[in-house]
Parts: sequence; structure tokens; C-alpha cells
Amino acid sequence: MAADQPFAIAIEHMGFRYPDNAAVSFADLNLKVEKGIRFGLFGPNGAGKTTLMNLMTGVLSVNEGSIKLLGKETGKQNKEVNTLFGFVPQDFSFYQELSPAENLEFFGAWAGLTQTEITNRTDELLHILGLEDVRNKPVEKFSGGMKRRVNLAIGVIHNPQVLFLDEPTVGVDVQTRQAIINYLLKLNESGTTLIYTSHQLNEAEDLCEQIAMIDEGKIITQGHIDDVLKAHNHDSLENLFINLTGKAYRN
Ligand SMILES: Nc1ncnc2c1ncn2[C@@H]1O[C@H](COP(=O)(O)OP(=O)(O)OP(=O)(O)O)[C@@H](O)[C@H]1O
Repeated sequence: MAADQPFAIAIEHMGFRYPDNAAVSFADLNLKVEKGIRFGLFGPNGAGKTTLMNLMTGVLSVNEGSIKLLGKETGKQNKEVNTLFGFVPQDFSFYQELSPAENLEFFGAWAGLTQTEITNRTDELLHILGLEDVRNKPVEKFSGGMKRRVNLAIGVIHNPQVLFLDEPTVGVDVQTRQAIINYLLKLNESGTTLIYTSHQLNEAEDLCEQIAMIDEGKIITQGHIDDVLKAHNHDSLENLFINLTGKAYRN
């Protein structure tokens, strides 16, 4: 990466606490994600992955330090920053009573696309994600896999430069999983930075180039996936994960 290019994400000396819950907090956290890479964030249940994603996307605001997305500070109601990234949250973000086409129309307009751009992008995404036949049916009647694909389409309607994905394949069948992963790889080839969390560590090995593992609000290892595995003398992310975070249940 050229020296003058901003990082996709630069977290510096970040501190965050929920006012009513001390179970997870971040203190003096530093993390940089280069532009154009496929980055994975992993950790046990309750480690703070979703919290960190919500901080990176400005859903939550930091208490100390800063988070910059492509050089611009997040956490402000700043439309300029908000249209640079897409967010595919773990919980479905669409309107259940609307169809995929209506949802894409709504979220495309929110992102500032013109009517022609929305129409073209809707046709393209519904085709790529196998939703053409149900484009006008209410989403509430869809299977879990179809809802995941609608959730993804909404996150990328505006061709974001950075795409956050919080467990984008949870609860889907093998067909949908492969279609989603292949689509994400294509997006990345065309320049989109991917920042992804999942508990599917086999899938993560196919998708991610660089990773960070977090536990109890701290980064416990990070780097290129091959380097991290080599440094810890493991041949799979799953073994490394158990080795670093232990076998005890997490809540
Ligand atoms: N809005 C909130 N207010 C207070 N506490 C919260 C809130 N959201 C999450 N937490 C708490 O923060 C901790 C971390 O949760 P978070 O969802 O970030 O973890 P996670 O690593 O994404 O877990 P999982 O793998 O289960 O999705 C948990 O103890 C959770 O109960």
C-alpha cells in the first residue's frame, strides 16, 4: 500500500464501555486494516466482535481514541463516511413486509443513488444472488438463506469501498454459503475491502488473508493467516482458536 493512502480502518488508542454492562470493554485498542484486503475478526461468543464492528461502522461511538475509515472519523452522523462503507449485520436489517426490490429501492435511495442506478443495481444484484424470481414477494415469507442473500444485497447496493460482514453465512445451506463466499471474493477482486466475522473457521480460511482474534476486548493475535498459524505452530484456525481461547463455554 502506498504510504499516503489511508487505511480502510485505523483504530488508535480506542476505549469503549457499555454504560450498563462491564462484561466487555476495550481499552487502548489499536488495529489497522489495509485497503483492498480480506480481513477476518474472530473470537468466542461475547468476545466483543459485534461491538467492535458497531464501533467501526459508527453505530456505537468510542469513549477514547479514534476510529478512521478511509481516513475519515467514524461515529459521527456523517453521510460522507456512511456511504463509503456497507454493513451486513448479523440481525436482519431489512423491512420484512417489503419485497427485495422494494427494500433495495429504499436503501439505494438512502445511500443517494439515482433512480436509474437503483434500477440497474437491483437487477444486477437480484440476478447474481438468485433472487430474480422472488423480486416482488414479501421477504417475511423467505427461507433463512434467501433472507441472508437479501441482507447482503442491501449492504452492497451502493458499491461501497469497504464492506463489513457480521456472520454473513450463519444458518445457510452449502449452496448459499458457496454463492455468498464466491460473490465476496469477486467483490474483493474488484477492490472492495472486506472486514468479516464468523464462527465458521473453515470458511474463514478460504476467505481471509489477514486475521485478528479477540477475547475479552483484547486482540490476542493478528497478522497474515499463514504467518499467524506458523508463529503458533498450528495447521488450522480452529486449532489455533481453541489453543488461544480455551475449551470452556462462553456466554
Ligand atoms: N447494547 C448493549 N448493551 C450492553 N451490553 C451489550 C450490548 N451489546 C452487547 N453487549 C455485551 O457485550 C458483550 C460482547 O458482545 P458482542 O455481541 O460484541 O460479542 P460477540 O463477540 O459478537 O459475540 P457472538 O459471537 O456471540 O456474536 C456481551 O457480554 C454482550 O452481552
